[in-house]
Amino acid sequence: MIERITICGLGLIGGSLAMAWKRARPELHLTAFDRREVLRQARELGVVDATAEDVAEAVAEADLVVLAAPLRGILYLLEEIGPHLKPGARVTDVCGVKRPIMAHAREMLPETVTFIGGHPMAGSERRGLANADPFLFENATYVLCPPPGSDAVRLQQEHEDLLELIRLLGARVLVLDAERHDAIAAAVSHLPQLLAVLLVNTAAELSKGDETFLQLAAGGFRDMTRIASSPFDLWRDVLFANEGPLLDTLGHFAANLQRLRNRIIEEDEQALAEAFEQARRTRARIPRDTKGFLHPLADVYVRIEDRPGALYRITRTLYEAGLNIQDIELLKVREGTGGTFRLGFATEADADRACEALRQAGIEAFRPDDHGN
Ligand SMILES: NC(=O)C1=CN([C@@H]2O[C@H](COP(=O)(O)OP(=O)(O)OC[C@H]3O[C@@H](n4cnc5c(N)ncnc54)[C@H](O)[C@@H]3O)[C@@H](O)[C@H]2O)C=CC1
Ligand SMILES: O=C(O)C(=O)Cc1ccc(O)cc1
Repeated sequence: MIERITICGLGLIGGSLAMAWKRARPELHLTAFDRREVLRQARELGVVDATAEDVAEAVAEADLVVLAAPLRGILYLLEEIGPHLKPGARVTDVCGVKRPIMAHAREMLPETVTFIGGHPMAGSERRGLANADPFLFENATYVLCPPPGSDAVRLQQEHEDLLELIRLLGARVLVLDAERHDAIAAAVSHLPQLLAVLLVNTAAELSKGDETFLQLAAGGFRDMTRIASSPFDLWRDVLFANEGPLLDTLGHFAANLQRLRNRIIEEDEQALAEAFEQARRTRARIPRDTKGFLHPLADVYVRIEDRPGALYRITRTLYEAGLNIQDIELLKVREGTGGTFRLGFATEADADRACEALRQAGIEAFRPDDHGN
């Protein structure tokens, strides 16, 4: 059973884990190891029960050690902690690339402990404990990589308490081996990060300092480039450590870009339309409104005018109908033209009742099926 957790690296991810676990299970005993300045901040914020300036002391009593530093910090910590861990302790990490970490853990840790790689597929372009958020992992996929010789079934049987801790974050566990994780991460995380940087830099180069370019950069550009503000030193480690899969993915992307360019030159409308349609369908399959183990919410879309109290009208109507909104998302808003909200409910029946109640209150509401999408 996991009662004592030590988090090494109490930044955005480590701090968010600490906050989420404290909220969900206050009796867990959390210890942090980081730079002195960060530990001082941790004590001020009251996010952990104890802080340790010495790594050996930090991990000595832990049932679970979470390594939440940047990649090279994690590699270093793996070299340091081995001799100080309790027999039977579990060690995990949160890094965006898994093969180098799994290999180093196998080499550095004693056989008396178990290393299970981890990667929460959620984060932010900001860093540090000051930006930590207990709800960061809500609805996120959390990848676990089984130790050598194990697999998804054994992981669930032998480490159910660790899986339970991850579910406490509101995340859903996905067990993958490190190779597969790194190949997928190259496509859905590392390539988008590079493209965000490239999109911003391409616009900046073409603008030659003309601010009009940025004034025209509206919703789509903003949506696609938020992560261009991410800290380079975190990404540097991950990008170079995942060089092989990343180069394959970049090669594939470059060929696609060339093909797209040719379609424009050839004015091949049919092929372009097919590319858009394929993208629309694929994107609709990205899981979002799920909690715990793949439990989809039932959606209601609501269009409402941009006026003071508009959101209050929606929430009051649902409150009066005794309906609980599980998730709420503003899909688009333009000044003066109103916006569309997506509301998530636990069951189809609740969503139908919500739709009915909102319509009766004179609010435009519909289920996704009403519009054939
Ligand atoms: N930022 C993001 O959105 C996500 C990051 N990750 C992974 O999480 C890890 C940490 O990233 P963030 O929390 O964003 O960074 P961060 O910069 O917010 O936090 C890292 C913390 O680790 C500490 N640290 C550095 N070296 C250390 C060492 N040797 N011993 C103890 N503490 C040390 C730093 O002082 C800092 O407090 C990285 O491995 C990253 O790949 C995973 C998912 C999302
Ligand atoms: O900011 C976001 O939306 C992210 O997706 C952040 C992120 C950054 C690094 C990861 O390894 C995983 C997620």
